[in-house]
Amino acid sequence: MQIIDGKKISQEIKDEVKEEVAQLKAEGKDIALAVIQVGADPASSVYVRNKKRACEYVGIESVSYELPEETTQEELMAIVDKCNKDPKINGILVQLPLPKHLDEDEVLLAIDPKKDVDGFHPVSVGNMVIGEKGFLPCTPAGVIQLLKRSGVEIDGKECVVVGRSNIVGKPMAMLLLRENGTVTICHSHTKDLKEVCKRADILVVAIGKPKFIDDSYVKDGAVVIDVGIHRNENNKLCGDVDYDKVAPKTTAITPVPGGVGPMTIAMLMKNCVESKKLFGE
Ligand SMILES: Nc1nc2c(c(=O)[nH]1)N[C@@H](CN(C=O)c1ccc(C(=O)N[C@@H](CCC(=O)O)C(=O)O)cc1)CN2
Ligand SMILES: [Mg+2]
Repeated sequence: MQIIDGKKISQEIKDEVKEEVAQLKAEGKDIALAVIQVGADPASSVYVRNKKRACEYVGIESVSYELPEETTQEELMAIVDKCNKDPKINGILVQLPLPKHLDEDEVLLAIDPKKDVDGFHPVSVGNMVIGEKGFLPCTPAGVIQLLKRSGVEIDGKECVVVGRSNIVGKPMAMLLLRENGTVTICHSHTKDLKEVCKRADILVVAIGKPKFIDDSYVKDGAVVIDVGIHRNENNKLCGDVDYDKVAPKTTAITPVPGGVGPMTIAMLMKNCVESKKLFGE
């Protein structure tokens, strides 16, 4: 059984990005990412801090907007608009989730697709679906990198994605399809979830329920990717997969922490370079 090391692989990617950034810099091309956080959700603050640290590591400038919880829709839209118009800013990141009073969809739609380094804008989603160049959403793109760099073949494999969110489940399915996987998406209305999961050569779980998937959902020899992240009352992290029960049945599995999570930030860095290469002047 192989433990897929997301920390190590994300470090490799950040080092590759760092080299590319240095090359672009040598050509006089600097990259800047606007990082926008509204409110002070503790988990979001950790992710935002780690994103800024990653920027610093690879040589990308981060321009930080830390806005109070009471920020209005109009104020947030004005900042997005300002970043859209600023030629110095190459990428715009609005940390999710936003406070409940804000309209997330309206904000994401307002980001210039040329600066959409999270890959959440409908234009980016459309480009991903038709296989055009554009920004891929960081978490699912990170999963593909984890699989490829761990030597897991996707072509022709039975891939089951559990979860259908716009930021993970749906794009995950599409990216596995692009790699010629045979893809099934499961969700809360799926009948016989266990039986469908047991068909999977590659099982990707993103349902947001701690330790929901145990060994009874997993075929012998499957590869299991856990996108979930939960913190228990003792501040210990776990995923959507019951790792101790599932790991012995797999040929490869991602841990939580240290699996998919760190890849999200590495792929964001990669998208920032992409934004400069595709659209920067
Ligand atoms: N605008 C965005 N918002 C959110 C995204 C996103 O991609 N763009 N994804 C998630 C949160 N997220 C990044 O923002 C994220 C989640 C987890 C990790 C990570 O490195 N996890 C570590 C554990 C870190 C810890 O100690 O808490 C791991 O799994 O090893 C990075 C980024 C929702 N919002
Ligand atoms: Mg809302």
